[in-house]
Amino acid sequence: MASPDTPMAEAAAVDLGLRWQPGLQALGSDFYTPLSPDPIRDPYWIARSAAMARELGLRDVWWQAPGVLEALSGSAFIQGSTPLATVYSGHQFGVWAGQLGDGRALWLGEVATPGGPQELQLKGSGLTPYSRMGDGRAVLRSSIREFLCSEAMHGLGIATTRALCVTGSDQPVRRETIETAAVVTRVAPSFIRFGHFEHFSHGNQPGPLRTLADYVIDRDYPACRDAANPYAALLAEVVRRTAAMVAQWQAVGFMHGVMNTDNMSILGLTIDYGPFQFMDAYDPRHICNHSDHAGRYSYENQPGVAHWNLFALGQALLPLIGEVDDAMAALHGFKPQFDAELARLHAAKLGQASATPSSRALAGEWLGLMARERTDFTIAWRRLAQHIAGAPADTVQDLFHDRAAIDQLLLQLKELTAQSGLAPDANLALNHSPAFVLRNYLAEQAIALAKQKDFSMIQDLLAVLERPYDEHPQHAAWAGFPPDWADQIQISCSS
Ligand SMILES: Nc1ncnc2c1ncn2[C@@H]1O[C@H](COP(=O)(O)OP(=O)(O)OP(=O)(O)O)[C@@H](O)[C@H]1O
Ligand SMILES: [Mg+2]
Repeated sequence: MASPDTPMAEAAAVDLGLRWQPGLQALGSDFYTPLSPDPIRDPYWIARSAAMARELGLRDVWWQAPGVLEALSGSAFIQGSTPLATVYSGHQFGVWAGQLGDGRALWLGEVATPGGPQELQLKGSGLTPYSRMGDGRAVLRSSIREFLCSEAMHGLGIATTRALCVTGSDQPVRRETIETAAVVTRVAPSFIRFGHFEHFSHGNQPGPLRTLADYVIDRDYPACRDAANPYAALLAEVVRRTAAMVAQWQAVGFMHGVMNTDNMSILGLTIDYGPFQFMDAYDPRHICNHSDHAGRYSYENQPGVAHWNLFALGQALLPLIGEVDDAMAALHGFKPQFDAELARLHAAKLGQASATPSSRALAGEWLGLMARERTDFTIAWRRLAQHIAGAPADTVQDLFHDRAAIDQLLLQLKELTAQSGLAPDANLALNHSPAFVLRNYLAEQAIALAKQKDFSMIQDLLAVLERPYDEHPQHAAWAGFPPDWADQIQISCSS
């Protein structure tokens, strides 16, 4: 482990051109351990997001500036950065796991950007006091998946941590086989997780628990300060954001795969891209994480698990909230908020500005038919949106064997429009059912090329996934059906 006093010459410090400002260091030493990254050897660029860089106020030439590659691979001291690893705990697969923490991530600091404060983190930058049995590293394949999916989710309009870049090295890393190391630079307004609160609550440390909650309220949820019970108001807001986030996941067929409480963001951001998957053939019981034998994190279980995780957060906040009834009132908001948000998204996919009993019924029957026939989730929704935009019905009908059922559904769609008295909003439909998602097989192809040092497909995929609701004719194949081998891909927790 690199120690706090690792000799990284200040003289060699790289100025990244970012405006660093005080951040969570203010929480004090109960919350983190300052330390320097342990660099990966002879780093090279794997992937870069120009869009993310621009949001940080960095110009396109920035990537070529001296020291940027080294700084983001952990080998150069960054002027203004105060690297540290935070401590958290959590429930993993429903069981209390005790102390965890940033075992391979390092918080670099907080920067001021035109859009507000953003924190930067390296993932895969070496051992920390919280590494337990791990090696502090991340491998190339999982880092590429995290990079692409972070930006893909952002392109879909789903709240997420972002990724600025991935750097790599030929340095070997042992997993099931020998792989190579990579570092992802992540960006988010905050990396605080439910597990940070659980850590101090389960550890019976009411002082730090309150310090943390006050920090989050004042920084990220200032309106809660005015509530009669600010801590209950915080819980209610996190419930609302989490419900909205998971509704968006369901609406595009995204499965997170490892929804442990340490992988739940206090800002309702999608965080920790491990064994995630976008649904290919629709099966509500689909399990994307090969290590999840009981299917705890299957597609259909995601809303229930999010609610369960919010209960864990509520329990952690209880010493501050005081009354169990106040916590329960906040938690009871989850189901109606999730249902309303998912109904709104389904209605939008049907070209309707708001949900009605008819749009709910139609979405339910459509999903039921897709589940019976294992229809491709993304393609079916996209073709339906294109039909709403005027494409002939046969592109939708051709997806189904049960012709009577699909004809009946298309008739209901017409009736829905007639009832609302308004023409369906084709753009609304097309902007809620993406043409492109990061299917597992696409990530696998990009990874296979990257292993041969060809990183071009990563950048090409990035360009498409940043605008997933547009047609990209030159990459039309990526919007097509996955190849037969796609359902043999096994993604586990190993990363
Ligand atoms: N290779 C590793 N070395 C050290 N610690 C690890 C390693 N892999 C995972 N961990 C730690 O194990 C715990 C659970 O890991 P999990 O897979 O949820 O997170 P992660 O993918 O490492 O990171 P994050 O949640 O920050 O995206 C975390 O405390 C994490 O830091
Ligand atoms: Mg994690």
